[in-house]
Amino acid sequence: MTATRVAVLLPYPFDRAFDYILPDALVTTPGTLPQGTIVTVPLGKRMVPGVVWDDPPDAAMPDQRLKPIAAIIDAPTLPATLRRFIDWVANYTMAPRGEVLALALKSNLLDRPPDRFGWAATTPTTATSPRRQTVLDTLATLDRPDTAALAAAAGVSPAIVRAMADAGLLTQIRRDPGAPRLDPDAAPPTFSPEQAAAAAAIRASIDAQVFSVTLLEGVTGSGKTEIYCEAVAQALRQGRQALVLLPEIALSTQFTARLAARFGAAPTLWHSGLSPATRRANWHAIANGTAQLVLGARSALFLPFTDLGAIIVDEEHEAAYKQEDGVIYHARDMAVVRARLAAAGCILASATPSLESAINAEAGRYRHITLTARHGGAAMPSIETLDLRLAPPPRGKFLSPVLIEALTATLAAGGQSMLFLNRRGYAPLTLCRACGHRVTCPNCTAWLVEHRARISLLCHHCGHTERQPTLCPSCSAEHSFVPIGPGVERIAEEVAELFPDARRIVMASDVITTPEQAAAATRAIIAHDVDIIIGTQMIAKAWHFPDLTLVGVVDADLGLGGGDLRAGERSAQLLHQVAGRAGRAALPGRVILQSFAPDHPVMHALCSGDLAGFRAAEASLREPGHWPPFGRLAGVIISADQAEIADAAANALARTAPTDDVIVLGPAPAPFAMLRGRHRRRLLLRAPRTIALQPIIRAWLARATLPRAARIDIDIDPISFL
Ligand SMILES: Nc1ncnc2c1ncn2[C@@H]1O[C@H](COP(=O)(O)OP(=O)(O)OP(=O)(O)O)[C@@H](O)[C@H]1O
Ligand SMILES: [Zn+2]
Repeated sequence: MTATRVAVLLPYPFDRAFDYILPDALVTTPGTLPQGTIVTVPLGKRMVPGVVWDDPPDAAMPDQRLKPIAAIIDAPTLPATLRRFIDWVANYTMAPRGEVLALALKSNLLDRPPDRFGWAATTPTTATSPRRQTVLDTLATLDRPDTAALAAAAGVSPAIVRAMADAGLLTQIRRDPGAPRLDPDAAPPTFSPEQAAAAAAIRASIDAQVFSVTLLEGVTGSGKTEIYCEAVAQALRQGRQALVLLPEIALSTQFTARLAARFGAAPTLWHSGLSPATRRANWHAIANGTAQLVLGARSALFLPFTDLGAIIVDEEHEAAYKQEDGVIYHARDMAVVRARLAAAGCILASATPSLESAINAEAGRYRHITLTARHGGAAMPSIETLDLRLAPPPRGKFLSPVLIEALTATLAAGGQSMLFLNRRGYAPLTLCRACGHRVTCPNCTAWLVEHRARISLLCHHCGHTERQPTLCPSCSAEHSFVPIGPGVERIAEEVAELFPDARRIVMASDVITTPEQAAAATRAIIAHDVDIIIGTQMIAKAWHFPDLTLVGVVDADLGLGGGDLRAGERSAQLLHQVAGRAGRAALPGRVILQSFAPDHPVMHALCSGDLAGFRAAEASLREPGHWPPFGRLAGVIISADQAEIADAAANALARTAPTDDVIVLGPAPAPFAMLRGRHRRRLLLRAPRTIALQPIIRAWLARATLPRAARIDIDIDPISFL
C-alpha cells in the first residue's frame, strides 16, 4: 500500500508547498485530510504550522524522503476562497506564497481561545458507532467541553470528535453568553430621496449574491457611511458576513460606535492594536461564522471568513491602503479580488475617488453611485486661498494675519477651529546658523526632525534619535542650531502665544498612538472641551465634529513638490478631505488655504469644487504616456549594505532588461537612496494596460546573475515616488 501524500504550504518565504506523508493514526478515514486543514509538520529540526494546500503532490520525490505530518491542529480549516486569494495575491505581487500565507496565519492564533467555545450535541442524538455513542453519553455529563477535554473524558482521539462534528452530530457553541447578534434593522436612518435611491442600488448590488464593484462617490458629509451600512445590512439579512476596511486604526473607535448604533451590537475588530487574546478570539469567531461584521485595517482581507457577502473600502483613495513592507500590496485592489473570489459585492467609498476607480466607473467596469448634497441641508464649506506673498506671516511665524483674524472671530463666536499641517514634530530641518550644516540621519537619506516635546531629533524613517548637538560637528560653533520650517508642535506653540486662553489639542500619529487615545481626543472635541485642533493627516479624514466651522491649512503647497506622479491628485484629495471637516452640522464652514501658488490647478479645483474637472485634466496628462491607470507600472528595488554592490547589481539588471513592449527607466537612486542603513536603487518598468508585467519580470530575473549580497524587492503598481 502506498502512503498518502499531502501538499502543505508553510507560512515562510517559500513559494511552493512541500509534500508530507499523512499517518493513518491522525485521521478517522485513512488517507483523507481536507484541504485547508491546519497541521504541524517538521521543517529541518523545527516543528512549524502549515496548511494543507490544493497543489498536486510532487511525483518525482520518493516516499522515503518525505517526513510525516506531526499533528492536526484543533483550529478551523482555511476556507477555499481564502486559499485561492492567497495564491492570487502571491502571483500578482510576486511574493512567495508562504509569505502571503503568513499574513493569514500567525502561529499565535492557533491556540483555541480558552473558555469561549465548547461542544454540544445536536438533536436528534443518534450515534452510528459505540465509540461515538460514548462521546455523546460523556458529553451529556459535561458543560460545553472543548475538543481536548471531551476526547479525554470519553477516552477517544480528538479526531473522533472532529469527525462527529463533520457528520453533524456535534456543534460548537459559545461558552460565554457571547456578543449579541447584529440586527440589520436595529436603527436604520430616514433617508433623503437622493440617499434612498443610493441605498436601494447598494442593497440590490449585495442582494444579487454575485461579484460586483460599486464606486460610492459622495461629497463630504453626504452620508456615505449610512449608505454603505445598507450593504452591510443586506449581507446580514442573507446570513453572510461583511467587512468594512478603514485606512487608519485611529478611526476605529468612532466607527465602532456608529456601527454599533446602527446594528444594535458592536462589530468585531481586526487591527494591530488588539491584544493577542482578543485577536485569537476574534479570528476564531470569524472562522466559525459567529462574527457577522468585521471592522478592520487592510490585514483583515486575510481573515478566514466563512461566507463573505460585502466588502466596503472606506476612503478608497487613501495611500495608507498600500502595504509597503514585506508583501507589497494595495488593499483596495486586493479587496476587489477578494470580493470576486467570494462572489461578494465590493463598495469603494470616497468623496475624492482615486483616478483608478473613477476611470473604472467611467468605463462601466464599476457601478457608480453619487451623492451630491450634504445631509440635513448643511452647506458645503466655502474654500478660499490666501496668497502668502501678499499677506505673509510675521518673521519666524507661520500663521498669516488673515488666518489669525479668522481664528479670533471663530473663538469669539464660540466655534471650533482646526489647523492642518501634514508634518509631525517641531521643525522638519535643523540647521547651523554659522555654517549651514544640516543634521541628517546616519542610516537614511533624510533630515532629522526636531521633536521638542521629547527634546530630541528623530528620523521619521528608521526611528534613529539623538539629542540636539550643542556644538556644530562641522564648524564647532556653540548653540548655533536653529529650527527651519514648522511642524505641528511649532504651530501649537504659535497658537499658544496668540491665544493663551484657547484650549488646544495636537493630533499626530506620534502623540495619539492608540485607538483609545484617539477616542478620548474625539470625545473631548465633540464635547467642545477643545477650541483649536492642530493636527497632521490624522485629522483629515472621516471625522465628524459638529461644532467645527473653521479649517486653516497652514501649508497647502506642501504636497505639490517632488517627482511623484500622483502629487497633484493626492494633494487635491487630502486638502478636500480636510476642508470637508468644516461646517458639517448647523453652522456653515470656512476653509482658508495658505499658499504661495494660489494659481496652481489644485488650488483652483479646491476653491471651485470642480474635482471631476481636475480628474479629467489629470487623466489627459497620464493617458498619452501609458502612465497609471492607463498603463502598468512596476518598481524593481535593488538594495545592499554597500553602495557598490547595489550599483553593480542594478547595472547588471539594467543591461539585461526586457525591451519588447516595456519601457525601463533607471537605474536611479530609489525614493530613499539609503533607508535603514541599506543602499537602494530602483528600476521602473512601464507597459500598456494589455501587457502583464509579472511574467516579463520573472523571466528577466531568472536570467540575471546577481551578487548574493543584493536583495530584490518588487513593487507592482508602486504609489510611493518621493
Ligand atoms: N439620512 C440620515 N439620517 C440621519 N443622519 C444622517 C443621515 N445621513 C447622514 N447622516 C449623518 O450625517 C453625518 C455625515 O454623514 P457621514 O459621516 O455618513 O458622511 P460621509 O459622506 O461618510 O462623510 P465623509 O466623506 O466626510 O467622511 C453623520 O453624522 C451621519 O450620521
Ligand atoms: Zn533614519
